[in-house]
Amino acid sequence: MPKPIFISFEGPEGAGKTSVLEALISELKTKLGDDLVTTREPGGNPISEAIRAILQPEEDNGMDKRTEALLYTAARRQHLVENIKPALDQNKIVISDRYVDSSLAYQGGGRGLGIDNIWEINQFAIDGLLPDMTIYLDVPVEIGLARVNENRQGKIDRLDKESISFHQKVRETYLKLQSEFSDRIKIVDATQPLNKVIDDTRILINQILEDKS
Ligand SMILES: Nc1ncnc2c1ncn2[C@@H]1O[C@H](COP(=O)(O)OP(=O)(O)OP(=O)(O)O)[C@@H](O)[C@H]1O
Ligand SMILES: Cc1cn([C@H]2C[C@H](O)[C@@H](COP(=O)(O)O)O2)c(=O)[nH]c1=O
Repeated sequence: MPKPIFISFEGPEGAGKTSVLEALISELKTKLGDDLVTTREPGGNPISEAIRAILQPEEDNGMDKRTEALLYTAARRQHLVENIKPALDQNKIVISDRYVDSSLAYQGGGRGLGIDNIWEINQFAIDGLLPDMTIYLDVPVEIGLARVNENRQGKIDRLDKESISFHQKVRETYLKLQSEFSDRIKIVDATQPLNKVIDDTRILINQILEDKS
């Protein structure tokens, strides 16, 4: 019987999370079958997906930044209760595209609400449940946004359109969190060619699967 393992993926816009996850999840499915559960934030269930639709319209909808922080946190609570916790209770391996560090970086850093304030509201939501490992794909803002603008063809949302300084604060906060919680948050250089980013990420996942087996 496998042990429960919770892995989250993080990164600023255009870091390559989607590309890396697509590549590795098909490999991991072959290896782990139904023991692997993949999910994303905001989302994963009807309530959290409905909150996602409010949070991520293509145009600015005038949302207050504290409202935004609370909605991401509410979506996370439902995600934890409905998706993450039940899967971990069944000893599954859960991989989530984004989790609490996104709120710390985007709302705490990017929006300037403060890491401590965002941590506090999230504690109420996550009740101490942190990932066993967080894989942070790091890319300078200019490179990430250029990738998004070049390649996304019309699928640019409200946060992609924020100022460079917003995205810089997001990245700086991720780097601060990574250095503070380096036991949990592992950094991958996402400026490398995609195959190399995938290889580095695969090594980290295999390592935790081995450590926990
Ligand atoms: N290492 C890489 N080198 C060059 N291009 C890359 C690399 N990784 C991803 N890309 C390209 O950058 C674009 C954005 O990648 P992707 O959608 O995987 O990023 P993301 O982190 O999921 O972005 P977001 O979180 O903003 O949705 C895609 O067109 C992808 O092909
Ligand atoms: C969970 C979470 C997400 N965000 C932002 C970050 C991204 O701009 C979008 C999610 O888009 P993705 O391409 O699907 O990764 O939402 C946030 O600001 N705060 C959060 O807690």
